[in-house]
Amino acid sequence: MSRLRIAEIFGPTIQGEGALIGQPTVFVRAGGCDYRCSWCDSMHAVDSAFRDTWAAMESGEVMDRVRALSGGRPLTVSISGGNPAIQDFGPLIKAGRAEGYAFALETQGSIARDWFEDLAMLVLSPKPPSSGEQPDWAAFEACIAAGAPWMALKIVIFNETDYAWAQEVAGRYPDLPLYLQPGNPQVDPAVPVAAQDVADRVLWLVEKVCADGWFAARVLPQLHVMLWGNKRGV
Ligand SMILES: C[S@@+](CC[C@H](N)C(=O)[O-])C[C@H]1O[C@@H](n2cnc3c(N)ncnc32)[C@H](O)[C@@H]1O
Ligand SMILES: Nc1nc2[nH]cc(C(=O)O)c2c(=O)[nH]1
Ligand code: SF4
Ligand SMILES: [Mg+2]
Repeated sequence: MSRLRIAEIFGPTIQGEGALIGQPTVFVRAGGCDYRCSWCDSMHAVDSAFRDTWAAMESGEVMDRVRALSGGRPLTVSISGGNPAIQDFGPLIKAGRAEGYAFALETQGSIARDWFEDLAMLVLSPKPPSSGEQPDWAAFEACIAAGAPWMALKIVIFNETDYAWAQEVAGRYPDLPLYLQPGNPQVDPAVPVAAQDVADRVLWLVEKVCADGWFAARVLPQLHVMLWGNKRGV
């Protein structure tokens, strides 16, 4: 069986973003991404310069680690990256589910996988103009069509252009629950983050959404950034 490139496995911590915010979870962060977002907060799982820090693991070894971290108590495992959809997480999800674990997965929606239907939640985070990337909408819609039982849109917003883009994109997918999070411009783990700066960015977004009567939107901070800044492994 082919092995998975894993950048890190950590937890339990809380899911800091989106629909599952606050929920205890173990993270499995895949190594490798087909995008290079200018502001990516997880470049250690994207840039091949970090490749020698990634581990090649069988699904069973990943589950061993998840089980150890969770004390054998089933919880929701969050698969992120990088883009986990460039690899085959189907066997891991199947094995974990057989033990009572559930899986949520974060992806930009550039690659659809049939095993998305085995997830508890698929988080689709299409990339706004400030990222420097351009979504492939046919691929994005194939991700939606893959049949995950629960999906949400999570859009990162850095500026007015991203905001207008998010309104347009969200309007195309009215059936998907919509989460907006302000972009974090300072992602260096060595530089402390002021919680007030995070709050100011959320407030900017809250005021815009309310002023515009954009009532489908749910605005959230990155709770883990408020609590721990850009520290890794939380
Ligand atoms: C690191 S990505 C990994 C998963 C997948 N590649 C993706 O982008 O959805 C996880 C989440 O973090 C968000 N993110 C990345 N960098 C960010 C930043 N600087 N500020 C706010 N959110 C960020 C992404 O948009 C995505 O929703
Ligand atoms: N606590 C916590 N919540 C998160 N939500 C999405 C994350 C990610 O990097 O994908 C993340 C993360 O790295 N930590
Ligand atoms: S798609 Fe996700 S992991 Fe890849 S570069 Fe963009 S934010 Fe980072
Ligand atoms: Mg993150």
